[in-house]
Amino acid sequence: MDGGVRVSTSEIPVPEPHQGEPRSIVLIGPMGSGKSTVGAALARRLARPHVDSDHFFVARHGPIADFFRGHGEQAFRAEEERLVAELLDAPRPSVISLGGGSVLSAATRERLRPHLVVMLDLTVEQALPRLGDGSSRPMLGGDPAARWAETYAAREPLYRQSADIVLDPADGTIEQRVDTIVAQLDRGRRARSDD
Ligand SMILES: Nc1ncnc2c1ncn2[C@@H]1O[C@H](COP(=O)(O)OP(=O)(O)O)[C@@H](O)[C@H]1O
Ligand SMILES: O=C(O)C1=C[C@@H](OP(=O)(O)O)[C@@H](O)[C@H](O)C1
Ligand SMILES: [Mg+2]
Repeated sequence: MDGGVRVSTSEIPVPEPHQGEPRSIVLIGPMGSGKSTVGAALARRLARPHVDSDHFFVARHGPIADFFRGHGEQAFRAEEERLVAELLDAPRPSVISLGGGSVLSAATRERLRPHLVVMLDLTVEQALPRLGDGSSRPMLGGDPAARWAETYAAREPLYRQSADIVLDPADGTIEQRVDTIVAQLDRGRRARSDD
């Protein structure tokens, strides 16, 4: 026994959003940009629940690489769209980390509208050391550098059109990324209210 008080996330009271405020903070961006790790740290900082669409997927279907092998990318995208809809439509304001390809779905992009959407940007040079051999990310199969650059080029316009806040590629720790997001949250809200 360490005598410390343990509070599960579900017991932390989550403030209701003010009227007209976006509900959840949603992180989008390319593979390796930190959506999962920065999302978890941001949620801790804001005392909000954190959900990650890929973790949700794995809990239901097992490893993503196995699912790609067995069913192909199209089936993955269909199931991803369905699970992401569950997360984005949930009433509780959370921090939600999406998989890098979620924005390929027009339905998902539409569902992002009521939320505050943050794009984490990244260069290929920054991404590569973070992705290891890419084996857990089937989109990187064969040549991770080439595949990452290819998917980034195809998706960049979708990330940018969906985002309220874009965090430029930057070196810096996970907590520094969280600092930058927190500092920009109000600016993001104001930008939306000017839409
Ligand atoms: N700002 C950062 N600085 C250093 N390493 C980072 C940073 N953000 C993420 N990472 C590391 O990069 C790897 C990929 O991060 P992850 O959160 O899984 O990215 P994504 O979910 O966008 O694919 C992880 O090992 C993570 O710890
Ligand atoms: O960009 C993609 O198409 C994918 C990104 C992955 O998530 P991360 O962006 O969190 O690595 C995961 O959803 C899957 O391997 C497909
Ligand atoms: Mg992730």
